[in-house]
Amino acid sequence: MGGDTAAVGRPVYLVDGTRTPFLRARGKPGPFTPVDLAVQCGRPLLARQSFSPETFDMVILGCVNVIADEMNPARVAALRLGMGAAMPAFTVQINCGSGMQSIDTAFRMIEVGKVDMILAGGAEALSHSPLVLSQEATKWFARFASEKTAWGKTAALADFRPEMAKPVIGLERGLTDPMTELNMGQTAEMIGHLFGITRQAADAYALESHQRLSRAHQEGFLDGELIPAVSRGGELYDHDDGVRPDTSLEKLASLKPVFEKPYGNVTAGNSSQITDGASWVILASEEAVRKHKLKPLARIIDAEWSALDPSIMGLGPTLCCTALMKRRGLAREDIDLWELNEAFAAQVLACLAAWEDEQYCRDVLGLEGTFGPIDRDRLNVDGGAISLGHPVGASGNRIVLHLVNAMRRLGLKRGMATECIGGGQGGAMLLEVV
Ligand SMILES: CC(=O)SCCNC(=O)CCNC(=O)[C@H](O)C(C)(C)COP(=O)(O)OP(=O)(O)OC[C@H]1O[C@@H](n2cnc3c(N)ncnc32)[C@H](O)[C@@H]1OP(=O)(O)O
Repeated sequence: MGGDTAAVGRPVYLVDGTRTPFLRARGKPGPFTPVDLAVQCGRPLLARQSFSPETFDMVILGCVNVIADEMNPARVAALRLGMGAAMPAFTVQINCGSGMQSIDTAFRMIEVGKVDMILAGGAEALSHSPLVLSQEATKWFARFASEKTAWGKTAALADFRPEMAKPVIGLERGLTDPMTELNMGQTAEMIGHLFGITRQAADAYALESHQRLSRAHQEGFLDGELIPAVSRGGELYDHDDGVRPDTSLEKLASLKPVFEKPYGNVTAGNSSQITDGASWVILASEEAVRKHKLKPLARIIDAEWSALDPSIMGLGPTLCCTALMKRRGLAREDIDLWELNEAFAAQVLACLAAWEDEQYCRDVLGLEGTFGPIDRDRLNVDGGAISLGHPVGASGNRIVLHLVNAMRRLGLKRGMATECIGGGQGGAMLLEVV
């Protein structure tokens, strides 16, 4: 194996991790808020450690849609997890990169010697995305409240128009790029067209995602990683409910395009699902590993973030992975396993096609020759966000955790987790099994 994977500062280890079941958002608030998910995910993880929850130096949580009752969800989760009043905790938000950003931030803090042990996670309840009053309605309510006389209030009431009461749907706005006004699905259509990704190819990819996740469930590949969650009402949630073991190419082909009607290729079947879920990992320095007699699963080698035109945000992984690998002198063959977050089938396939496109590799990635093909047997081997769902603030954390577990199961050494990020960015993290 080539390349330089030495630690820049202190080595940082991923010691353990869990995730909740990923639950489809069904058009109404689901059973868990982001903090509920973080707590359900964190409790069994902390309980199976040999050290007390107060031992951590810090908690970092990625969360995109923070709800008003849980401001700074990292801190609320830390307190509800019994980590002590003295536990510093902060929340990070970089859209779909949030759950990986929490790991990278923790990694850097341990690497430079500031702290020894951090709980880093991601939690998202897209089903709880807020309905927000329009700017117009907000101004009207402020005016109504400030009017002091009956006459003033009546005059304000006369100016109220029913259409002002129409809420801004947080989920819809959240999945729309604010600069280009393109929905995430439209950006996937865009890069799918750029690289000639057909509807058939996208559907075949989606089918495989469901088949792989179904197999992972059946074979117990997620044991220890996937932890049941219990709602406040006492209901048990113990499986990912987005997976469709009975789907087929025929069923997928029958679905209508959602984002570019009537001729687009992106459908409900080949898009990531809108989902609630959480994931945590424990990161520790060598000193903490020794002190608490921990058994590390992997070492984080490096991470990289890149940015690009928001309308082609789905190509983000090609930029950050290539930059990271150039810095470390690594070739494609040096990476044993890949997790590339499945925002959309067309988007994953466009990244793979871009890496095989001579002009793209030369002009955009600055490579001599192409990056080359990534073997499908080495990519998203247990499915991904298309079959599992994509709780945006948690997915980046989940793919790092699952990459490590999958590498250990398959006896592989070095893996890359990467994701595209709404707003036009990409994140990548390289890890080595120890
Ligand atoms: C940076 C980034 O990561 S960008 C990505 C961020 N995330 C996103 O943008 C989310 C993208 N996804 C979406 O917006 C939504 O999932 C949509 C709009 C594509 C689809 O939403 P919905 O219509 O609510 O999807 P839903 O899952 O209910 O599917 C609709 C219907 O399609 C059919 N269907 C969906 N998937 C399948 C499948 N694999 N096989 C067969 N039928 C299917 C079903 O009939 C389903 O209805 P059912 O639940 O009654 O069976």
